[in-house]
Amino acid sequence: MPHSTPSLQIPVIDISSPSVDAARQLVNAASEYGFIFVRNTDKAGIPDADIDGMFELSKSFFQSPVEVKERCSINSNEGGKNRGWLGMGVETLDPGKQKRGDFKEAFNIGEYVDGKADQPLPAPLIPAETQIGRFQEQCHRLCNQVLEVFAQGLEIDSAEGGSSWFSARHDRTLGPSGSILRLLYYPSVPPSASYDPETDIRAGAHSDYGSVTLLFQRPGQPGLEILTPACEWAAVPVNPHDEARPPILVNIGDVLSYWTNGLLRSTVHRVIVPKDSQAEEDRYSIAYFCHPLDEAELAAVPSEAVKNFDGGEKELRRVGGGRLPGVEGKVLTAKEHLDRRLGATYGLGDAKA
Ligand SMILES: O=C(O)CCC(=O)C(=O)O
Ligand SMILES: [Fe+2]
Repeated sequence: MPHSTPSLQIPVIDISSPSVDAARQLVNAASEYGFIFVRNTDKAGIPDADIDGMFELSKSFFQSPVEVKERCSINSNEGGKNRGWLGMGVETLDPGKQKRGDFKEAFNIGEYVDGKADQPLPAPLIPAETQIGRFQEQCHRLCNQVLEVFAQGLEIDSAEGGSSWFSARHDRTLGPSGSILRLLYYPSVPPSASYDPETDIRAGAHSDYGSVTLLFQRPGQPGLEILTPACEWAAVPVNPHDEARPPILVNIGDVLSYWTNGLLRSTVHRVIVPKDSQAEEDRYSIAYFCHPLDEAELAAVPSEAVKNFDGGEKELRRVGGGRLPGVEGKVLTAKEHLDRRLGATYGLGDAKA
């Protein structure tokens, strides 16, 4: 059983004026940790007021009566699979280890169609439909900026698309994708609660399924941990250098790992209940799981660095490999991959990103 270490030095990288240096730093950090902070700037970032606004909405939704939330339950499937509200314990991210589901609630919002939500929204979120759609777009734009810098760092052949190789496969004007904006709420765990710290967890160990994930956390609400290459759990800080404008956390998902033969690591992470008095605090977070277009193929990118990398076998086996089992030579599409992964972590249906 890996034990916890206090904290980790995840690099903070400025991608607002992309340079060879920034691109290399990004690739190096993604191959070492699978997690990176990007500086939140006007050119490559999201205004703090918009992030704060989303957290306020999230709070008003999760604090509303259960009947309000249930109307948009993920199990009603009214919004299509993988969308809507998940109550406490509905998702089990590490089914092999957990006796009970995750101690959290979540609300999954799929891609908008023609500027409108493509699923029923609960009453507290209806007046904010435009605001949520705008935030989704801001997240997607930032992910594409990050992906362009990755393409530069991997020196993807310019005849094959160069720095646009990834972003062209995330161009929302060309078709649908499985991208999900997810609001998360981890209720406080008072000392008297029937909570067993040995087996209960806020989010079980898992890796994300998409290409990259943006993760927004709140000051004073820690709990996220990553599994280091030395197989130790290490805490991820919320604001590593206590900056007035905190950087945005980006983590590599399974798709980017497939595409790079495991050079970029899709790192296992989890959310624990802090052992001290912070256990009695609620925790809110917001994730944007960025996925490629449904039809994008998950074959290795045309990059010498990827071709020459041979350490990824183990990593690829862990995330399930990039080919359909038993179908020799058939490359998975992003949708086939997502459909395969959805449901594996759920007792009740498809619900993660
Ligand atoms: O809440 C967090 O900090 C992380 C959530 C997460 O890893 C997930 O939902 O995939
Ligand atoms: Fe995650």
